[in-house]
Amino acid sequence: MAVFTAVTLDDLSQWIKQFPLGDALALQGISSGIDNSNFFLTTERGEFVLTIFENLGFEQLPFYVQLMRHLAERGIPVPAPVPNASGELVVTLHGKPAIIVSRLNGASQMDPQPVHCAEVGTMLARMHLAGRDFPMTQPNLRGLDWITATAPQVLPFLSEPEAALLRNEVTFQGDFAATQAYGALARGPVHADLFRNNVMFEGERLTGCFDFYFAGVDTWLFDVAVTVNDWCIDLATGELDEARVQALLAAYHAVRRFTAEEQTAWQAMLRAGALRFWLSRLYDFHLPRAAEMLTPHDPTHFERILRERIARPAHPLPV
Ligand SMILES: Nc1ncnc2c1ncn2[C@@H]1O[C@H](COP(=O)(O)OP(=O)(O)OP(=O)(O)O)[C@@H](O)[C@H]1O
Ligand SMILES: N[C@@H](CCO)C(=O)O
Repeated sequence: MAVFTAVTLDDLSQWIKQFPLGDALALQGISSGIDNSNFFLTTERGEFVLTIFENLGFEQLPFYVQLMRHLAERGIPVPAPVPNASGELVVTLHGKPAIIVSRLNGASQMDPQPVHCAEVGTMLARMHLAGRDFPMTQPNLRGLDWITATAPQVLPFLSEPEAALLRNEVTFQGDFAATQAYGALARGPVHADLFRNNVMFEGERLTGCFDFYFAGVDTWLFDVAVTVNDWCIDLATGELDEARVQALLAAYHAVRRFTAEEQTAWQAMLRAGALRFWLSRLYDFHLPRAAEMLTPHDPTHFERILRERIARPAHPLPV
């Protein structure tokens, strides 16, 4: 159960008046999700999602929430935050920051086929292009600085082969980030966590994506790598499925062409994407936060993916 802050319809009867949504008619806690309390909210104006932030403070939210608004305004299918009468998107509920966003139709596709991966590739490229004129900046808070600072904290918990892999990969990524090819990569706001459980489908049609709370400014190619490392793999082995990889990359390329620098950086970036999630999962596993209530994700999944990407270079990007 992932509703950490209890809310009733009664609690909302006055609170909802600040929004142009009419009365709240129904409220239902959403059980998935490990970071925030989420509710499906029905009002006189339609279906929405109410999120209460359990770990992020008011000062950390504008980047994410304004980015969602920016993308929604440009036709990218992401939840649109609803402003209150004063134009505020983030408001207080039970002493915590809260937002109301539009509800996306559909359900997650946890067994994606090439046709779904193509939809994801198209949407990701459109999202990157739509983010070009987003005026706010915030670095990817799970980028190389975080990786370099966090790796030493988990090293004491690791076996020697794991520790060697982590040390070598952090060094490899540090060297790669210093190259000219890396410096020349196109950058902008990226989702940075576009996993299967953060995208909705109705049949073969993508209806939207959500969970922007790891978004930040980073290379577009990093976002592509993170997405491919989840959507286009055999979950048991971490191996890339060629048909799904090709479908996702070709669809992306049809909207925004990959550059020569991106061709050069592709293999290293797939490793960077795997390292980022291996490390965050190791951290959550070995150093859980006091407030953490749910089982952490399995770190060995991304260790396998990282070893696999090192051992077997992926098919090159489309030209
Ligand atoms: N705008 C939306 N429209 C429809 N469903 C949504 C929307 N936002 C969230 N959900 C539903 O709520 C669930 C939890 O949302 P989300 O993954 O953002 O929570 P979280 O606690 O931030 O998650 P995470 O485990 O990824 O950290 C999703 O799996 C999805 O089913
Ligand atoms: N997608 C992340 C969880 C945070 O959203 C993971 O699988 O480790």
